[in-house]
Amino acid sequence: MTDTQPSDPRVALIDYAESAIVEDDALVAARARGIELGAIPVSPAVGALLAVLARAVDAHAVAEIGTGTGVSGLWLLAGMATDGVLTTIDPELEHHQAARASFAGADIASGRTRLINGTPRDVLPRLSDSSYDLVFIDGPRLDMPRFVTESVRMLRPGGMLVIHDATAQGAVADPARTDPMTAAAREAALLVADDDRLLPVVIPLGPGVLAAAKSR
Ligand SMILES: C[S@@+](CC[C@H](N)C(=O)[O-])C[C@H]1O[C@@H](n2cnc3c(N)ncnc32)[C@H](O)[C@@H]1O
Repeated sequence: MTDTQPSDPRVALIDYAESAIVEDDALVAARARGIELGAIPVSPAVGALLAVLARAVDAHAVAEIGTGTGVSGLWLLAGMATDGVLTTIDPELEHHQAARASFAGADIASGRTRLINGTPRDVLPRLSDSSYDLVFIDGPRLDMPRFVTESVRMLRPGGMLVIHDATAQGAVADPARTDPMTAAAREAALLVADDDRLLPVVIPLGPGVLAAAKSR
């Protein structure tokens, strides 16, 4: 018996996936703003995944629920077409002010971001059907099922749905967990699973990401 136990290879792999991503100064500053304001940003590896998925669908129009201080937004913009526009919704004015500073810090042209201050309940129904290449959900977990329904409506054929913390940090897999947050995540996952237009996968980065491609 040695003093140190061999580390779990899965944990080592996730640590590697996170440490392999180096964020630039603009992202480091945006992340610090998020931590200060309690709008916890996506992890670096989840951010990189967002950029990859945005690039994969050649995203020109992306909608985001839960701007925070702009960390996920910066990653999405990095993968989008250079003339692409990020529409991002958050009810907290202070978060939007911080996100504006984050986008300016990365020299993002002002025309590439549309920050909508409001609740998704009010805002989402006003966003057009089939007009977004990617929709990213990172708002309150209890509203996730409604966000999923609206997001699928907004996605163009071939578009990509991405849900952050879709598994309530894995709690959905535990039948003993019946708290409202887990129940909402489970309901959202079922909506995705039952929709024949969606091809989903759960990716174990950060707290868990669900990505689903909409059929063409
Ligand atoms: C986890 S943070 C988002 C972090 C951000 N995606 C990032 O990576 O920088 C969640 C955000 O959801 C926002 N929020 C709270 N209630 C909301 C609602 N009803 N609809 C949309 N966003 C909401 C919070 O103000 C907060 O900025």
